[in-house]
Amino acid sequence: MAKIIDNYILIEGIGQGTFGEIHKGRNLISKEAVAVKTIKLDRFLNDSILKDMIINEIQALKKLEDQYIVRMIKMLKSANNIYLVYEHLNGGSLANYLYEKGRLTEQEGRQIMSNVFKGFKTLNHEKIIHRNINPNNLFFNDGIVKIKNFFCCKSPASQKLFDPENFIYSAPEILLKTQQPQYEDKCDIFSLGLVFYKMFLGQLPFPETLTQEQLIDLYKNQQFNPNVEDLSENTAYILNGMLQVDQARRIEWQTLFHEDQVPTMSGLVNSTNTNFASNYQINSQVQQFETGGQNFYISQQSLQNHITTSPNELVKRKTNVSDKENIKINKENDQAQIFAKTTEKEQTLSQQQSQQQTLQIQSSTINSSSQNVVKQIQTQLSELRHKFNIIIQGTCKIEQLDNWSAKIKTEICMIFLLKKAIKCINEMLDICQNTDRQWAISKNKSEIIKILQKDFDDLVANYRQVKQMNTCPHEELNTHEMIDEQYVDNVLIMIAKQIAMDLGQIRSSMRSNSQIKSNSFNYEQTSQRNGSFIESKQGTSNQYIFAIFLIDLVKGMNFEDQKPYFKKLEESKLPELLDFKLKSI
Ligand SMILES: Nc1ncnc2c1ncn2[C@@H]1O[C@H](COP(=O)(O)OP(=O)(O)OP(=O)(O)O)[C@@H](O)[C@H]1O
Repeated sequence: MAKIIDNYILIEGIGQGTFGEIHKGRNLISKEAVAVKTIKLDRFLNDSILKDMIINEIQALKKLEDQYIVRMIKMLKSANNIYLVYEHLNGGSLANYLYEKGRLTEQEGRQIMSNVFKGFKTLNHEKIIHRNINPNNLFFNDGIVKIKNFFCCKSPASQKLFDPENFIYSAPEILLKTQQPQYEDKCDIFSLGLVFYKMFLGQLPFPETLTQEQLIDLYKNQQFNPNVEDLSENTAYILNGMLQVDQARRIEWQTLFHEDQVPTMSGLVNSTNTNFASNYQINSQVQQFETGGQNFYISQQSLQNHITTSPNELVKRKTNVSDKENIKINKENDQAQIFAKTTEKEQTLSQQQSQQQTLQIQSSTINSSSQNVVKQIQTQLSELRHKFNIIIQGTCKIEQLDNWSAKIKTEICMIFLLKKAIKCINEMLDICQNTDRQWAISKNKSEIIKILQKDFDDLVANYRQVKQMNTCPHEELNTHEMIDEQYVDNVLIMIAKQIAMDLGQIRSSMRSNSQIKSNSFNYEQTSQRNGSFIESKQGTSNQYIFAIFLIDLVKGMNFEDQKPYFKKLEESKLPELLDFKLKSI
């Protein structure tokens, strides 16, 4: 006969957990399907670790109301048992799914990955560290993946540490007991990295039969070097970042929460999400066009000789680009190179290329063949594309500024960055659409124009969307067309200064100097109406990074090794770097 506890009827046994049996059940009133874990009361009362773990899970799940996390409904007690009642998850575990399917396609894997990150965003927000992530604790339910089993978690309510049930998926710092307080929430990143590695590649990066000691040796002796070559550049970058043994070098949660916007050498690569930055995937045609042929360094002089700009046919611009502006664009392009590379290895490579390229300029200027002109135009487009990607990356970074309380700053910044991005696309379209240029001989031209046109439309649509949310009524922001670029740059620099002021980095006397008044638009007053400048002193590294990013974007400063938005920099070094950047304004 089916057992009834409180409002629940236990229908059938569905599993055996470490602490007790699990039954599928139903709420007799609401008919909701539930999973009920039964634990012997004796055991609960006499096993203090078990008791702590159960309390741990109850406390955590009370805080974690999220569609991507299993819901605990109730804890009940009878004369002999404790019953933990959860929502019933109907799709089985990821472990079972991987067992049945083996390796997943990258597309399906990325869907699961971004789903899991959404759940971890809530965990992160509540400062809860799971500490026991493995494929058995990720469960499907109605097409989404939920995180379950919080018995071993660490939360502000409980600092006790429990050994995870499956050491194979434990982060090195848990096994080696070298957890550093500032990085402790990163252990889940490593475990998830292993889960996703198995999902994408069909097996773990080491034999699952390793003993705990062997695994510790592997991590300790720095022999752990997972092979992610089979994967796309973007997925490989993420997995590699997650599987860093050194916690300081491991990818950040904030990057994972924007995993579809992670930049790579070829630009922002799309994932399964359809949000903002994913519109800017580098289409294979563009990639081909960016990398096609040898890159040539474009000197201002050679560009002046070969490239003139015509009015844009498809996109109306306020002014035609004069020769003088052309030189300015070239200068920007040169500057834009500083954003284009990500790693030291790539930097060295680029230095070597640049030396080679300088030699090549000479022959190109002498021959001045039509082929070289095409290559130069390709390079110019490629650099503009890089700059465009950097700007888009900046718009994504704004979302990471959790403590940035002055709403208007976010909005103005977003709008101005979008304006700059639109300008980049306009310049690229201008280049492609100029039939006078020998660029016209390229067979890819019309395809590239189509892609750029779509980028442009997407950008304008995004611009309009941001505008709709905008609380700043100023006229100049109402058109997606570029207002005076100098003005846009001034405002971006002023925002960087405001952030620096918020961070206590510069004295408030600068405030009056940094006001920009133009046609009655007073950013300072509007900002004060919309939020306080005083920010929390904790978690300010994103603000530092963003301010540095804005200054670099406008000033194009070339300090390859000091770009915290690409390279992890110690938090303590950020104030000094921002100070340095501010002095150069
Ligand atoms: N909420 C749920 N919905 C559906 N099935 C569940 C649910 N919870 C547990 N199960 C089933 O019971 C099995 C064992 O449960 P669970 O994963 O919680 O045990 P465990 O991994 O040993 O964890 P514990 O540390 O709690 O013992 C699962 O594999 C699954 O089949």
